[in-house]
Amino acid sequence: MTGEALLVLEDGTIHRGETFGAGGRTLGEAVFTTGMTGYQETLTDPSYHRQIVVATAPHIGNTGWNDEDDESSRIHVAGYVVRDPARAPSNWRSRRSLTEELERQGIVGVAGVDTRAVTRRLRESGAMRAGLFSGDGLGTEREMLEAVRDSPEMTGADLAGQVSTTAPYVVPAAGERRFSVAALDLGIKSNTPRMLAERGIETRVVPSSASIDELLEGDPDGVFLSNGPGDPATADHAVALTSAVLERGVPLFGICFGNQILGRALGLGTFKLRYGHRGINIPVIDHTTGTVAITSQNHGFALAGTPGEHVDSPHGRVHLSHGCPNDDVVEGVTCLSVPAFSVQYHPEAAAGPHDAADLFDRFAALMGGR
Ligand SMILES: NC(=O)CC[C@H](N)C(=O)O
Repeated sequence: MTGEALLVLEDGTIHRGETFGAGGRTLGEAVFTTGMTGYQETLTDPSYHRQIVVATAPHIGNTGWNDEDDESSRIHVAGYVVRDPARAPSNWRSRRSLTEELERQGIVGVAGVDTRAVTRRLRESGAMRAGLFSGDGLGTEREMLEAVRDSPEMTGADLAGQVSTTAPYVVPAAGERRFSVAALDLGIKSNTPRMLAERGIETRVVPSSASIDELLEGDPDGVFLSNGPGDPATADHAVALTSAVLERGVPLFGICFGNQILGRALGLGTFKLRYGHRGINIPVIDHTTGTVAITSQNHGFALAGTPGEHVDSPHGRVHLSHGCPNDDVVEGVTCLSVPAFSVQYHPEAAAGPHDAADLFDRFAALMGGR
């Protein structure tokens, strides 16, 4: 579809561009990501549910859309804002253009917007509610702004249940099976069970609503808490499951939303960052080893605390083991009395660097009793 399209921010800022992908209307939280590559993985990451993603990279769509890189069964972003879409995508794996795929899946986008100006606004004023509008009969600008201001905030949003699987499924280990893991699906990305499988780990992915008995059915060697959308302060059920797993001493590993859930089970608070961390080159210091990894990230909330510190929890001493040197946000926790750890970033990458892939080996070592 072609024609004029508007990006309307909650603070009243309006940017005019052209329709990109499907036309129509969509509402969500406007956030920016600085990843120069990996838009297919970003758009299909369930953690972006109800978010309108603004790409800071000015030229998007160069490698088209392929049949291999989806991180879930569909595009999850509420909308997509880009500066300059590729006119001639080119890649040996490409099956169609990004524009065609957005249209096929009914995802509303806007192109031709000064995404640097939008990013500066979001960086200064914080992530905010927004709407994309195109086509006929969408009303006046005042009505559009009202629709944006009437839409729900991300703070207080309980969204994991909306993207979780409804029935359990198993992703087998590649080669010989060394361990079995129950993964609580809060919005899991496909590359996580794949990374586990490569290490001889079979993953049973279970719905976010599972009871503790359903989660631990078959007596898994470990439990995994996935990434996912929404405000971690609402995830009470997942926090209760995590506490029960820690009490039983089953090895546990969490990523992103999973880090926030483990943190909450350890008594830590969560808070909303002004504009979040979204990109594929974000540094993280591991305070146990002193090493720095360049990581893939996508989070708008974080655990309260100071990286490097130790705190007491209902499950023993906890090391706030990882932090982001850009702003001193906690990026991981390590339990010292129970076999559990988690990180706020994405060792499964997709998109992003592979610096942190060894965390899956650390999980395997934990299950092996080392
Ligand atoms: N990728 C994720 O798991 C995001 C976690 C959470 N929804 C946040 O924005 O902080």
